[in-house]
Amino acid sequence: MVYGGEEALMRQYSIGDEIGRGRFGTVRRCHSNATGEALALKTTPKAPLRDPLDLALAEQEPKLHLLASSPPCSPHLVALHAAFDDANAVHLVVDLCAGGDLLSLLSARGGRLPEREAAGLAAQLASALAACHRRGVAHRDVKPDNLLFDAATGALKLADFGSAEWFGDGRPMSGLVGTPYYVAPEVVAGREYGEKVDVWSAGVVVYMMLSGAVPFYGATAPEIFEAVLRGNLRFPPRAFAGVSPEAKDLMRRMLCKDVSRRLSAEQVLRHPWIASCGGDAVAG
Ligand SMILES: Nc1ncnc2c1ncn2[C@@H]1O[C@H](COP(=O)(O)OP(=O)(O)OP(=O)(O)O)[C@@H](O)[C@H]1O
Repeated sequence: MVYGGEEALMRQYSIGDEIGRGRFGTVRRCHSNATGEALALKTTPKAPLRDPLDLALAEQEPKLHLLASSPPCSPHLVALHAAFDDANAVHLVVDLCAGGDLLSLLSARGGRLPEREAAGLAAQLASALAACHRRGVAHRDVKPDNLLFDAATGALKLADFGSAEWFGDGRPMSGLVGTPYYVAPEVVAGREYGEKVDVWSAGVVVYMMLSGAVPFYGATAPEIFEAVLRGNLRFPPRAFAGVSPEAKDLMRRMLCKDVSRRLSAEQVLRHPWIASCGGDAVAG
């Protein structure tokens, strides 16, 4: 799957316009010279990665992305088509998702979505996480900016395995990885943790889709971490007017500090709120 460096990339793909920019790299449109398929190319240059953890994560991204998305790939994961790695950069050729991301959708829709639509998106996210977790991959950076839409089908797809880790055979993970509003309390506490950190982050996404607010707020990263560690989950009546008891029950079970009582991604898929309002949104 890793096909050499930039020269091999240029032989196999034609590179087009920039679509987006992340913390370290750029995402551009590209086409396969062999099939003409329109794809996206994510390039992460290695020179700016001074922190050894950032470099290690960039170098292991292709392996973990491939493990999570190799055939049969869940329709709710951005598939990895090819990877090129040399001394200068890591290049990943992935599914093109030209339908924008969930963060932009939420801001275009005034911050929140109708319950049925939110349940459909939550079902697709849980399906993506269940697929990753079955293969021993924890994503560790689930957030609306990493949930992209396929322009043709409208399907939600989980992207960006740049923070992912392998936990197969129950291997515990560690390290403060993720994004403050979404990160699970056991990660903030500096303990070893498992793949249910992704379910916590998905619970934050569900809360945002239904209320337009984050569940654990702070003005600075340390204040957010304090709020996450307290884990005091509330549903302010003004923001949650009209939200069903079933939706609140699911959020309580996803945003549960006790990891042993927190649902797994598979259990989220079977929760009545997902099964009754969102289950038919899952493709394949
Ligand atoms: N497969 C894709 N198809 C279309 N656009 C994409 C794709 N992947 C990423 N993008 C766009 O490119 C931008 C950069 O994505 P990238 O995954 O590199 O970084 P990020 O998630 O924004 O930030 P970071 O990984 O640095 O935290 C995103 O905002 C997204 O809109």
